[in-house]
Amino acid sequence: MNSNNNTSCVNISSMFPSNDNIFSRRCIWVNGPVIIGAGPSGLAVAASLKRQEVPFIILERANCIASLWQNRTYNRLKLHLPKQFCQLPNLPFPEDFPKYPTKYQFIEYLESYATYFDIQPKFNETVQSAKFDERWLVVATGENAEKVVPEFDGLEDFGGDVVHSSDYKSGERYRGKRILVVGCGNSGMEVSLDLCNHNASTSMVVRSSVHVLPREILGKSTFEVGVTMMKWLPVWFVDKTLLILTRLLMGNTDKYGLKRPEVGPLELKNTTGKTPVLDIGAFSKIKSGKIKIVPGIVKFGPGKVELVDGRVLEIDSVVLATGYRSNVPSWLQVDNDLEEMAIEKNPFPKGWKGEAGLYTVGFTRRGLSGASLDAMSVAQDIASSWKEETKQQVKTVAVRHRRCISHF
Ligand SMILES: Cc1cc2nc3c(=O)[nH]c(=O)nc-3n(C[C@H](O)[C@H](O)[C@H](O)COP(=O)(O)OP(=O)(O)OC[C@H]3O[C@@H](n4cnc5c(N)ncnc54)[C@H](O)[C@@H]3O)c2cc1C
Ligand SMILES: NC(=O)C1=CN([C@@H]2O[C@H](COP(=O)(O)OP(=O)(O)OC[C@H]3O[C@@H](n4cnc5c(N)ncnc54)[C@H](OP(=O)(O)O)[C@@H]3O)[C@@H](O)[C@H]2O)C=CC1
Ligand SMILES: O=C(O)C(=O)Cc1c[nH]c2ccccc12
Repeated sequence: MNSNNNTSCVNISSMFPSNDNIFSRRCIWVNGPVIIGAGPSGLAVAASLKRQEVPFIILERANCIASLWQNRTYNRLKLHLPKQFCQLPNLPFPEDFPKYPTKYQFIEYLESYATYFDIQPKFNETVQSAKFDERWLVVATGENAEKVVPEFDGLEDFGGDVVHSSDYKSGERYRGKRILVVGCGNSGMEVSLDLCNHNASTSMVVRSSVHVLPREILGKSTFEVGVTMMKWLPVWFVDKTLLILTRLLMGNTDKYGLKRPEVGPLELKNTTGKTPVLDIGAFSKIKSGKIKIVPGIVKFGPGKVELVDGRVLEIDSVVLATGYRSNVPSWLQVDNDLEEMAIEKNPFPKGWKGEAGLYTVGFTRRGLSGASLDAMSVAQDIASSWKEETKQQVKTVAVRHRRCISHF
């Protein structure tokens, strides 16, 4: 970014379908902060800025808000955490929504959020590079901006269908087929469950370890139990308690090939960002053998996969539930020392503020509730410096005006 009083400049590429060359680069001047990304994080910070009467612009690469939720999730997806932990600032979910809203209800909520706060992002604008100085750049492009697609030996000879979980919609087209799901995070577990419900023969790769917890403990969400305990107790103690309760409810999950990490579930989430699996039914399918757990992959061959235990499985299709990554390093031009700052490195709760007007929302590994907290802090911080600058400018104009008058 470049600057001039309260304006900022970003280089963006836009899609103009009528142009010969559909991609064009241009520099736009913006009055006030630039927000990049119109997912929940971008919308939350925009709404909070609106309430403080700070003008802004949102640039979004897709043609709609919340594109992760609208375009890159499977049909059966529901929020994992109760709705009060997933709402954005200043507009609660409708009362008649269930405790765990469906993705369609979540999208409906986000659409009404944007309408209510009159947020109008500029769509089809992909930020390709951004430099910044003393102005405000709010990075809200998400921890899940790009799919992670690992390289596997022989995959080019496999011959069957290979999709990432972000392109998986439903198990309907896999009925009666043999599917390998690679990865056992929340996506791998839920895709496996969905495949199983569509009578596909499903094997799921667990190459290392995973924490599987019940979604609820005695009618209370496990997440809520965890965060409530964390207010008073150290994380190791909370983790121990959750694991004891999990053991009582689920038994020994190791027995079924789901080895637990050494570090407890919340500590692991805090330190590495790895989210524990909140089970919504996959575990009982694993217990009954309907979802088969298999170890890491050595290589693929035509219609088959070889595993590290020497087994070879014949399979028709592969779903890569291998996770996501941020795309910030590819477009944000920062000096080396700035790289050490906000983005993904600063610990909670300070992670949202960098140097020189750079802010991040939704990178503190705390899901939607963390993004909402970031958004409120960022908007507050920007609003106070915006008001300060606006006051300065009014003063400057007044002084110039007086000089003019004294000239006569
Ligand atoms: C399947 C799935 C389910 C989840 N469920 C939950 C849940 O139940 N509860 C919870 O708390 N969290 C959940 N999460 C975590 C998730 O990260 C948040 O729900 C939420 O979507 C994060 O919002 P965000 O705005 O930070 O990122 P995103 O929703 O990813 O939005 C970022 C936006 O930025 C845009 N963008 C990216 N790069 C650029 C660029 N260079 N230029 C312009 N625009 C760009 C993207 O198109 C996107 O619209 C889930 C994640 C996944 C993948
Ligand atoms: N209903 C909900 O709310 C849902 C929420 N989510 C959220 O979305 C985010 C992303 O989840 P998800 O998509 O599951 O991604 P994750 O990053 O959580 O999981 C990726 C999985 O892929 C495995 N993996 C990666 N590379 C390989 C490889 N080469 N060979 C074998 N396995 C591999 C990982 O194993 P390893 O651990 O060994 O690296 C891990 O099990 C999370 O925050 C999750 O909670 C997702 C789905 C549903
Ligand atoms: O589902 C997700 O991706 C989330 O990030 C939600 C979430 C944030 N912190 C957690 C701790 C335990 C389980 C889920 C989450």
